[in-house]
Amino acid sequence: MEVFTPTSMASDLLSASKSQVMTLAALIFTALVLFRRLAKNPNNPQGLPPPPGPRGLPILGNLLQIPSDRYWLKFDEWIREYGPVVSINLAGKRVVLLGTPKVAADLFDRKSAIYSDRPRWILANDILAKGMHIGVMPYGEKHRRFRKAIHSGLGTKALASYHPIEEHEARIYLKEVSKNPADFRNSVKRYTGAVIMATMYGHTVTTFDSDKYVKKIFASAARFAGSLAPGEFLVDVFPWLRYVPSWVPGAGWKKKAAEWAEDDYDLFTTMREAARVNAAKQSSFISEGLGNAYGVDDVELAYIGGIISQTPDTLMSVSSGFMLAMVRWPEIQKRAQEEIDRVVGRKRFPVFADSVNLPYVTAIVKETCRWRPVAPLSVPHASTEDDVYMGYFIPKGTTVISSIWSIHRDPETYPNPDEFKPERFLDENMNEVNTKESRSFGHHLYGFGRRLCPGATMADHAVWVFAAHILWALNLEREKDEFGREIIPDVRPEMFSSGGEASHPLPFKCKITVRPGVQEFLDEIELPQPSPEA
Ligand code: HEM
Repeated sequence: MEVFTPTSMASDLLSASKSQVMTLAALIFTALVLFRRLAKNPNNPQGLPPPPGPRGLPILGNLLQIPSDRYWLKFDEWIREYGPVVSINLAGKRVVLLGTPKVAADLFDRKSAIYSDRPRWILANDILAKGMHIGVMPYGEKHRRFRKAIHSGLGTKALASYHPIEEHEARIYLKEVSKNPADFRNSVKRYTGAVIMATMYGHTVTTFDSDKYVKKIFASAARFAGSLAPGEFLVDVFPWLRYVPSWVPGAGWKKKAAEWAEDDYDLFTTMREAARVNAAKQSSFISEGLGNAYGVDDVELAYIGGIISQTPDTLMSVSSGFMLAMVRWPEIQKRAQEEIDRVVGRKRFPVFADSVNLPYVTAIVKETCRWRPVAPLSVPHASTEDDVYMGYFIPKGTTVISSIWSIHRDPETYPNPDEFKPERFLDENMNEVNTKESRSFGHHLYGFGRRLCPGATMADHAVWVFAAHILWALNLEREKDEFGREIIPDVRPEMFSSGGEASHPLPFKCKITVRPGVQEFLDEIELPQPSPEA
């Protein structure tokens, strides 16, 4: 028998209201689901689905399934499982991944009018770069103007004038490394930094450690890369935070960001002024663009230069990837040395003009870029209009990522993709063979469409010159362990760095020796001395 008490009455009341609330909630939920099904987006009248993808949690979506390191490997798993166009949900933000050369070219090249925007990076573009970072600024008039400026400065004539600089710096690399082989990684950094500083600003780098700009540039690049990391700064998740005054507890990041922005402004304008002074002796990309010559004012030019000056990190990553591959596959190194010895001979250094006669060396450079792409997820694009692709609906404002890691492993385009095989870029007559979607490089390391890297050709030449000099002058051999056995370098994807910077090999062992007859050439080379130039 039920005993009526005030407490049981209260509990009856409570359970009655609980069940009513539950019923009401169930009704609202069903109504919402029905509403979502019935309410038709006028741009998606057939109610087309988004691209397939992994199931996620409510609210967080797939966020917790993504590892913090080398997340391109997880994206690759999903692409293999769901197909070349995958959609994932990052805490409510829809992101589409593209996993083959064809689908990336379909959207970024063939539909470039609507897939050339960038996701909004408030900290990186609006605050740190004062709205002047060409790589992350929204697509529009300013972006087109900045790109045009870079294309005007990096024309065929300018690129050809950079070859002697690249060749000179590569020889300094050889000299440095022959004196101090253990420090070969820092010397690679010096090479890439020196090429960029000489071509962009007419500035000579003496050593990596003593140079007044290069270290600051690497630091600024690392800071910038960190500012792009998803969720690193809440202002990119909650844009209104930028209007919160910096004295409010928790808003200390604003002060830090303002300091970084000022440091970058000072660095970029100081380097621009250095280029003005250096022009008396050596003209450069920046000195040629002063006074609105490229259609951008001097402050804009300083930012364009500053952003380009941050690219040595990518060049360094490709160059050290090449060295690792040569240590791992000595037979490929040997074949390339035979080609170079036959074409260039042993009486002079190689020059860029030899590249047309050195198809195997060129194929090695391409394969290095394909095999371990230093930008495994490139830079995300964003769409500016609703679109339908392969029967899927992709709404305006979607972040679209070309997963270069997966694109470079598409077995139809690159059979046996895990093998390091330069021959894939050559036919039986040693003629260059590129791919259907990448007719100039054969790979997609430099991106796609209207956001394709405008420095791609210059970067490609700088890496080629580096590779040809190493093959001509040095033997990159495996170190031996205490039992005299060769140490075969571990080249699994886990042995490459992750994080904001370009992905490069983690420290590896390599025995560097000078090939016969080369030392006398190295003896002739004078290392640069500190000079009073700006
Ligand atoms: C090996 C070296 C390099 C690699 C791997 C690389 C790669 C890339 C990639 C993947 C993008 C984004 C493409 C996209 O969104 O689809 C990019 C953009 C860019 N790169 Fe490079 N790059 C390198 C060197 C350079 C050099 C030497 C310069 C300048 C001389 C340069 C200037 C730029 C600029 C200005 C952008 C932004 C383009 C835009 O958003 O419109 N890069 N690069």
